[in-house]
Amino acid sequence: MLSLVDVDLGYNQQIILSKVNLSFNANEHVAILGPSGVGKTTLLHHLYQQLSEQTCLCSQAQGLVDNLSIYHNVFIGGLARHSRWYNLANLLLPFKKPQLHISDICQQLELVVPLQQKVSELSGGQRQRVALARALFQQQPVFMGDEPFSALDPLMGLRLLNLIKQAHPSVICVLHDAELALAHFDRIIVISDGKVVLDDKAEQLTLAHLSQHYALTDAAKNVVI
Ligand SMILES: Nc1ncnc2c1ncn2[C@@H]1O[C@H](COP(=O)(O)OP(=O)(O)OP(=O)(O)O)[C@@H](O)[C@H]1O
Repeated sequence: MLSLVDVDLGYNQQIILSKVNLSFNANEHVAILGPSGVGKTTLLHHLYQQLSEQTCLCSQAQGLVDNLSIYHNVFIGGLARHSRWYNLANLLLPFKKPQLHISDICQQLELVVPLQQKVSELSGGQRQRVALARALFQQQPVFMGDEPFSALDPLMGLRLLNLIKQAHPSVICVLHDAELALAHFDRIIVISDGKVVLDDKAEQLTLAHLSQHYALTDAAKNVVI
């Protein structure tokens, strides 16, 4: 699907990740782990730029429009599928078909709030689910998420991860939850000290392996003990 060969990633003259060599295959669920500020988002955004035509991105910033409704924020994910006139008309008077589709997605995401409600009135976890709904509405084969479940309770996060995996053959997620990554992803990439320090099948890894490369959270450490 995509190969990076000796790629330096960063901003202006500053290199954040040097000489990245990674290949991403279709139909793979990949988790990217590592300490805060190490360059996980930088890598994910680079991957998105390379694969944007087949990818929906659920970024940390989410990019929701506070003054618009849940419905319209989700519909934004499908703008490219329709003409400008269809989109404009739908903005003024939402059509039945996308309404039913978006309502169905929101129900799957356990977002039981009227679709007309403004996003500015939602909790952090509800906002995160609107961002996930917009990603699902894009109907792309590749899902990329930057901590897409961080505002949800762990059980709901797991349910929604399974939903995302069912809807997208390829999933690449930046995560802080090492246990979630080990148990529910095929492959784990760890970034530390400005480079990729681990890239292996999840089934061959444990929390102890990961903790050799970066400090895990207290909860994860307890499991190691
Ligand atoms: N737009 C930008 N311009 C310049 N530097 C940036 C920009 N975005 C991020 N950085 C810097 O790049 C480095 C890596 O940031 P990045 O967001 O990729 O890390 P991260 O591993 O995703 O962090 P976190 O886990 O805290 O989200 C940080 O030092 C950050 O300050």
